[in-house]
Amino acid sequence: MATGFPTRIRFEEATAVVDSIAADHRLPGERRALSRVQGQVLAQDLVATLPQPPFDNAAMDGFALHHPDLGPAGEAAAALRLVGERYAGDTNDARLGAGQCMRITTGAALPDGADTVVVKESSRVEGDLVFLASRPSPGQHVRRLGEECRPGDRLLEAGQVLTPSRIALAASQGVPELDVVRRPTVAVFTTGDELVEPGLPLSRGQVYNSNREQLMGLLRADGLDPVAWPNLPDDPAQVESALRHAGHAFDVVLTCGGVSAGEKDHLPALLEAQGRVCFWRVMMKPGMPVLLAEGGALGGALFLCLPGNPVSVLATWLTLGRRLVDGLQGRAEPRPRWLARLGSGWSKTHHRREFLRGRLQQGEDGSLLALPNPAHGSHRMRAAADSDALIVLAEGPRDYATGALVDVLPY
Ligand SMILES: Nc1nc2c(c(=O)[nH]1)N[C@H]1C(S)=C(S)[C@@H](COP(=O)(O)OP(=O)(O)OC[C@H]3O[C@@H](n4cnc5c(N)ncnc54)[C@H](O)[C@@H]3O)O[C@H]1N2
Ligand code: MOO
Repeated sequence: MATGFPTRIRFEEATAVVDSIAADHRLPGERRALSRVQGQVLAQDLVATLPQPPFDNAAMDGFALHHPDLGPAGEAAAALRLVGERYAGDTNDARLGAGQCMRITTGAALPDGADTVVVKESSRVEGDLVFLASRPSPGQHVRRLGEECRPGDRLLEAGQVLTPSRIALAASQGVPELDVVRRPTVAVFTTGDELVEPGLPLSRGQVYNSNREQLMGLLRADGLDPVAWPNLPDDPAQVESALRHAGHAFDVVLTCGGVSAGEKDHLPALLEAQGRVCFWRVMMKPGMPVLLAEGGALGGALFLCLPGNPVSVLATWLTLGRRLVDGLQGRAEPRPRWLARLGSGWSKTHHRREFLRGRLQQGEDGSLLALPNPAHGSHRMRAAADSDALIVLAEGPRDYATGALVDVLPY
């Protein structure tokens, strides 16, 4: 069948299309308080305005001294006279004279004239004299002004994901808010006349709706705040109406089910007629019927239609869906790549890229092992629940030996 869009494309081609569509629909930036930015993508570089540390300060509790006062190396150091104290936060204008030292605590600014700190535990105080157990090296236990950064240094770059450490770095510059890319709003639909919500009685031919909770959980785990719509019956008019509403109100509309070749699979025809299909069917297993479209007459949203089989939902979200929302937010850092050795052999007989379910374990030598679950059908939710990673097997038939190196995607 001739189509006006790419179909049965290789997985790599699908990721390239996802990246370019996401770049075309990049979300705008917004200013948010530091307490609200964790996991978001930074929209603008963070440039230092303060040196860090902002002043020379003590790294340990003890005594601040002027190293040359200890006399030449090799000679026993004279006792130093204790002339006061400097605690963290003090702003007195204390100054050391020759042969003097000052009690100091971690984080306190060094008094003028001091350049070295000795720890309390290796000093002895008798009256107003301090005796050192050993000779310190010059500059010891001092955190120098500007050793971490200077004004003008680029501390964070647009496209980086805000981890707690990066947020702390911004806070250390006195910045109360950051420019981050707005997270996409996402509407989640399940479709199918056979679906019943958990808690209701089940008749013959029906199954419980398990995909909604799976998808909602996957999205929340990625920091999104998705909105679930009631299940859609296999009725083209109702599907169109609901998707049109969502397509005008959300950035991304995610559906699952109704995207394959059956008489009740209405989504491909709807999106072809009303939107612009970017691809339909990717050579991946599970998940082949996945479809990506721009909404067109259905609204400004991007429509990612996942196949209905529960394991297909898992695989297509983790590989293509997550990539789409990363791209919409301009995430520049790739997700980490994990490699593992297969804990048992696997005979792959088809041409699609495979995402097997498996469990990660530590091998005897400490390396990562991935044990494929033999129940590989895309309806086998129990196998997915027993697993904690997708095991990626490249295109083409191949017999994988135990110990073969494979990519894994933990979930
Ligand atoms: N002639 C063809 N048949 C099928 C093809 C094909 O290319 N040609 N593709 C197969 C593949 S691969 C998959 S995957 C499925 C996907 O089909 P749909 O996306 O249209 O999904 P449905 O038919 O609606 O459902 C498939 C399966 O999953 C169950 N399901 C759906 N939604 C839920 C839910 N929310 N919770 C639990 N289970 C759900 C549904 O009952 C079906 O059993 O098509 C193959 N067929
Ligand atoms: O590609 Mo389907 O998701 O295998 O069952």
